[in-house]
Amino acid sequence: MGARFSRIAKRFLPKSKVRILMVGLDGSGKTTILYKLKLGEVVTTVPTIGFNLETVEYKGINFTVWDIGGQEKIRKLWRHYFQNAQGLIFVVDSSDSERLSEARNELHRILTDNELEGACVLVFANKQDSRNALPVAEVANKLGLHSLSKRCWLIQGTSAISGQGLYEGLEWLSTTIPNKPERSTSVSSFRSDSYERKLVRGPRY
Ligand SMILES: Nc1nc2c(ncn2[C@@H]2O[C@H](COP(=O)(O)OP(=O)(O)OP(=O)(O)O)[C@@H](O)[C@H]2O)c(=O)[nH]1
Ligand SMILES: [Mg+2]
Repeated sequence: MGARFSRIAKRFLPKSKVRILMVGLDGSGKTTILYKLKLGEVVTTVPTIGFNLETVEYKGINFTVWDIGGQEKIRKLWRHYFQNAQGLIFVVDSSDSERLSEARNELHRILTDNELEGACVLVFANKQDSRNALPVAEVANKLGLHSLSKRCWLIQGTSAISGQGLYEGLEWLSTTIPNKPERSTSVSSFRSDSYERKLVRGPRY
């Protein structure tokens, strides 16, 4: 009876909404990820000039995901989308080791913006299906994630082609963001050991 009631209630109660911003260098796979989550399919993409916006429902939460184009000349526009972002997905191409330092600079640059002060950061180490993809722990090191001591963050190995890891990322956001007490509170406590272990172990293929 109780379980049935809660199932029915879930259908009719308003869903909570979470605003997620997805950025990263051009070609890292943001748009492919967005539509894999939305449609369950791999779509053919063209470089995004501007943004794509989709709502993805997961475990009763509506994730409003803003996928912003990553080409260098339009990166300065990212900051216009920062306001009220509760979570940030930063996508990197794990198979492009030459651009990881550029990705690192962009990530650390945007994290200095006041508007993102309390936002949790989910890094998708994407293209893990590629033969030359770096292991997740190495991507984490090259991005300097361990220096983000006051930030709630997780790195997750993903493949937008197979879908591997994408829902694990949403799972983390779904449990982390609603628990966030205030934007300004230190969030280091959200980096629990289990997430660190996940980081070191990398993707499960
Ligand atoms: N092998 C592999 N290829 C991927 C993966 N994700 C994306 N791609 C490919 O990478 C290319 C770029 O993907 P997009 O999704 O357009 O990249 P983007 O980050 O949206 O790029 P911009 O819009 O320019 O910022 C496409 O050819 C995708 O098919 C992945 O997980 N594995
Ligand atoms: Mg795109």
